[in-house]
Amino acid sequence: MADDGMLMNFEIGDAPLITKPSIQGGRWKDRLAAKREARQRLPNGTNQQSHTREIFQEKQHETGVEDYVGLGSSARPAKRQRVDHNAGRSANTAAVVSGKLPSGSINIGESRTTKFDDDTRPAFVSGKLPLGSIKNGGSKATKFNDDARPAFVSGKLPPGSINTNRNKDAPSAKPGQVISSLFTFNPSSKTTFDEPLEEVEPAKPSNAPLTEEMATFTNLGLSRRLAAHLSTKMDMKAPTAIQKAAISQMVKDDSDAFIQAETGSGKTLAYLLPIVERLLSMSSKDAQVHRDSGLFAIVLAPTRELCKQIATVLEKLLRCAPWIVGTTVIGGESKQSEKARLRKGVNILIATPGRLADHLDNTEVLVVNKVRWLVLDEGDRLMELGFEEEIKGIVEKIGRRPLISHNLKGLDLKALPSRRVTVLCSATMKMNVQRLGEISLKDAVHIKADLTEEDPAKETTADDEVDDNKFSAPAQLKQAYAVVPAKLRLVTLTSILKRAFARRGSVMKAIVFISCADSVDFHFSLFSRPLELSAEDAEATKEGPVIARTELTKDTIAHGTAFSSKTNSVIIHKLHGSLAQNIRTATLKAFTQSVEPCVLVCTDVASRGLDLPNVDYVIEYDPPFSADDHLHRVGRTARAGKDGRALIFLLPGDEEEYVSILASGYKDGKKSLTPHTAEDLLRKGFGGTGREWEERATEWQLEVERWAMDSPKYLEMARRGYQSHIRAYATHVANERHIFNMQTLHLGHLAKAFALRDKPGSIKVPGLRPAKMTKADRSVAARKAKRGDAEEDKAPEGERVRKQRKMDLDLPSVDGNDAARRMKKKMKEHMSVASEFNIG
Ligand SMILES: Nc1ncnc2c1ncn2[C@@H]1O[C@H](COP(=O)(O)OP(=O)(O)OP(=O)(O)O)[C@@H](O)[C@H]1O
Repeated sequence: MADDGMLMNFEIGDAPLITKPSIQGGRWKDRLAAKREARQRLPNGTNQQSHTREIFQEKQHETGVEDYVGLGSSARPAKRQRVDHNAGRSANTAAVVSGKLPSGSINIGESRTTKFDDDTRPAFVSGKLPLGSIKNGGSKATKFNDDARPAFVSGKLPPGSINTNRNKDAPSAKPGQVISSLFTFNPSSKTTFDEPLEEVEPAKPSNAPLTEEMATFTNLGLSRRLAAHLSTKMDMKAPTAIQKAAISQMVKDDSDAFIQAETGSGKTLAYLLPIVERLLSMSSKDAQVHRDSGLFAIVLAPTRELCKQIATVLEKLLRCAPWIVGTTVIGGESKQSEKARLRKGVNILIATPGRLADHLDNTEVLVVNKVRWLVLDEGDRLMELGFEEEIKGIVEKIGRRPLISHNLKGLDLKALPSRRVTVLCSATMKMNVQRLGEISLKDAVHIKADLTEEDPAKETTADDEVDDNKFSAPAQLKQAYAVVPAKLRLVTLTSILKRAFARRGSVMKAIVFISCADSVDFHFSLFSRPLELSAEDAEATKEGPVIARTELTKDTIAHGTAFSSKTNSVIIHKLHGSLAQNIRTATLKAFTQSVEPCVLVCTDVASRGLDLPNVDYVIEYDPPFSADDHLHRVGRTARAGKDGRALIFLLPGDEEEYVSILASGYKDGKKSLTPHTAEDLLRKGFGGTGREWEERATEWQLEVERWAMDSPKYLEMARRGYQSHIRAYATHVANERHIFNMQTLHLGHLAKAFALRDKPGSIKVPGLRPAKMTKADRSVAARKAKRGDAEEDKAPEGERVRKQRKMDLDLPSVDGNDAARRMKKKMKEHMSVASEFNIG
């Protein structure tokens, strides 16, 4: 997997954050014998083996991280190792119930074993205790309230099964069942949720095309041919605000330009249209531009996917002027065939930086002395992916060649810029974009969308300049956050998707962002697992969705069984950097072209620049690694004036602070963020009357836990997903690590969100590199996490690790192996200093 073996190869079991379980039930032989005995005690007709395993694993999962019998408080459990009575009690109960301990002994804490006689033996063994009390070690009787009372005490469950659910209305479990404690011991939210705001009038879209009264393409200086083509063939009647600003500037002025506009505002056409217009206007009665006229424009974009997307837009545009030729050099095919295409002649070239640099060095037929435009699209991403050196080299090499005009006889050269023009495009203006500007731009004009013209009532305020650095998410995007405890994450995500796709038409396309490739693989398999349906349901759904699966997409597209309904079948797709390029391309194409409701689960590989039509809903299941990433992720919806919704998952506690960070970045602050609780989302998705949703969610969770446990393949997938998730979690930018804090991440609860019943320390996955964090590494890491900001300024290991992770995710898409090697080498050089995470 992309991020395997690259980052923080510590064994989770050794990390200090993990509470050591205290199951010490004697020798393993005794435990085995006791387990066998327990199995024999089970009633006939139950899956005895799996039952015993369920109980055993349930206890392993719970012990040490919480008091599973319901004796502890419901506040967030402590993260330090606990050698306390509760832990011991948990172990005891587990051990006794599963028959691990010799009768009459109970293990308290890590070391003490307390003998008890028949009178003091726990009620669930002897059946002697009065309802509502449990004896602990023979001396103290602990009271619990109704909610916390274990079912085996209240008499609801048969012997041999455990219900850790605090909900007293929960159904009694059938023999052999274990009901997971999904709803107990969840930390509560720090935030007091305000009453939902009254329905405010929806904001006017900020990235939509303007009305024809406000602007037309011809008014901006485009030819009738181009304007008519846009209107009739591309269904674009009027420009967007950024197009209006960029086109009027670039068709008549030869200055360098920095085009900054929010996601989905049409930046691609904002720079392509003036270029094509000026090439078109070179034509005269006697001659027109043709492929041999020379290369006039180069567009650089950071990934192959983006280059292909730009090439597709260009190709559509050039249908009105087929004598102008565009092509791509992006790797993924032999350099020879790229050379052959360049030799045939091209006027507009779209390239990834590494591949272009390579051709500039080695391909004679690539002549750049007529190049008038160099466009750097997705500037921040180009910098993030470490292309600074390549871009410097490209700018320098092109700049060195004097401009010539031979072989352009009969063409109107005045239509071309008199100098080389560099255009930089970005949705954000962060430091790295400014740096790219310094490298590439001279006296550039800053082109922004002028929204005051669009809305004359809106006046420019003195703060507008300051606001440049704030997020500009599309105004019409409805954003929400959900505070969801770790244990409830998986059921809540499922619930949201169930609800979103409950009726055909409410949501057609959704994207779920997940932090790493292994976790994407796990969730894809889980959400598409075959379900055991009743005969009636099987009959109702036997048609199934129409999935356009090919050899390439057979493992990346499936039926999203987990959130399909009888009336609405949903297709699920997965995408991450570890998939081969042709598989990614085919999967993206299928998602883009799907007319059926569909979900894409993906890493950040799909977060930048991709124009995936009609995405209504973006879910950030794992929070982004930086606030910029957030902006790009949510920007996959609410494009070109369309509506869109976005929701981000946060854990209760420290992560809730992220809301302020997000809000402070938005121009309109918290106004744009609607809070949700897990309960409210679960109720809507699982439905039912009263608290029936709790039972349904619990049933669902238990079912997926069994699904994972019953198959070595899926169990390993779950474990890999879990481990990689934790590694990825540690790569948040340093100044956000007090929010995404490894020290407070509850690994036991998190395991539940991966359908695991293992105790965290025991999760080992073959193939993950075993390098350990030493004690010294751990204390350095802990100190660094505490220092936060200062660390970022001084020695930004976090930033490097994060970049490494991102590159790791995205490497295959960039430029093929050469660039991958180059970038890895570069990262290694950067990281030659002792790393807190043993990256190597
Ligand atoms: N004038 C227009 N009228 C209608 N639709 C348009 C217009 N211009 C662009 N679009 C559509 O808007 C969508 C977004 O365009 P584009 O991908 O260029 O946005 P972007 O600003 O580059 O976004 P990002 O920052 O996310 O890369 C595309 O689907 C495009 O077809």
